[in-house]
Amino acid sequence: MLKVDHASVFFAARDGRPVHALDRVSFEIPESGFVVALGASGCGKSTLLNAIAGFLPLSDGAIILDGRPVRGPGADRGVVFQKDALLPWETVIDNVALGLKFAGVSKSERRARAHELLRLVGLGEFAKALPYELSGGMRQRVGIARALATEPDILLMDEPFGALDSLTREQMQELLISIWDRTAKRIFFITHSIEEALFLGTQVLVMSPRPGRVVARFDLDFVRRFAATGDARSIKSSPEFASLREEIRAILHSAEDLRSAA
Ligand SMILES: Nc1ncnc2c1ncn2[C@@H]1O[C@H](COP(=O)(O)OP(=O)(O)OP(=O)(O)O)[C@@H](O)[C@H]1O
Repeated sequence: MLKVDHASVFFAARDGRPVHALDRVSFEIPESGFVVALGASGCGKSTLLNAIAGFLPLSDGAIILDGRPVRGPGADRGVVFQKDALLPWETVIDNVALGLKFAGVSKSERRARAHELLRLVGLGEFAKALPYELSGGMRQRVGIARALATEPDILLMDEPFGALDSLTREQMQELLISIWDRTAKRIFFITHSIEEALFLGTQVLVMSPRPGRVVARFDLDFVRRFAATGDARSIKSSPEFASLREEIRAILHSAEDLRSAA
């Protein structure tokens, strides 16, 4: 279980005034939970992810992963960013195996595990390619394989599909669901897209900015339905999906209206 308990973060802006980036955010990610944080720019999503990753400390509250407080980065959390962070001079397989090298895993085992992960993300044929030879979607798949290589308990994904065209984005969402379904990993995923949040999350946290807060949460089962049926079209065109989309859109708009009136 990952437990985020009244997490707050203040930054000092350059003019010295405090920025309240996160305000008492609480939620849990149970075994094989897929939690999506959805919200407009500046509502604290990346701050939240970076705190869970251990890249920045909380000003108040706690983050507990499987009974232990998070105090810094660790191999139990794998991170995927919007912009792939692949080493351009290393082959795809060596990029995937990078974390294993640091963990002291032998070369033959590194290669075997990286090959298996490349097959999992559908890139079995591209082990020897260099990153520049791949499309944006393929590079993100390498990033996912790399994040999975050290066998983390949880995947943290900061708008991983935000820069992709809509068709590739849908394919990546479906691939991610199949990986989630097969590996039963917990996932924390950030997005601006209401549709993406609804399709992927077992729970969606709707956030609003200044201060960054969770203003609504929804427990959903579209992702389990997709894992069972593989039929994205009937899920996304269902009246239930459409009405939740409108409900969330209204929540996000009213958060914006409140902010501009303040
Ligand atoms: N290092 C920092 N120093 C000062 N302020 C910061 C820092 N990092 C973030 N902030 C501020 O904290 C707030 C939340 O930022 P954050 O990047 O978490 O939002 P976000 O929801 O991830 O936005 P986006 O979707 O644009 O990435 C913003 O007002 C931002 O300007």
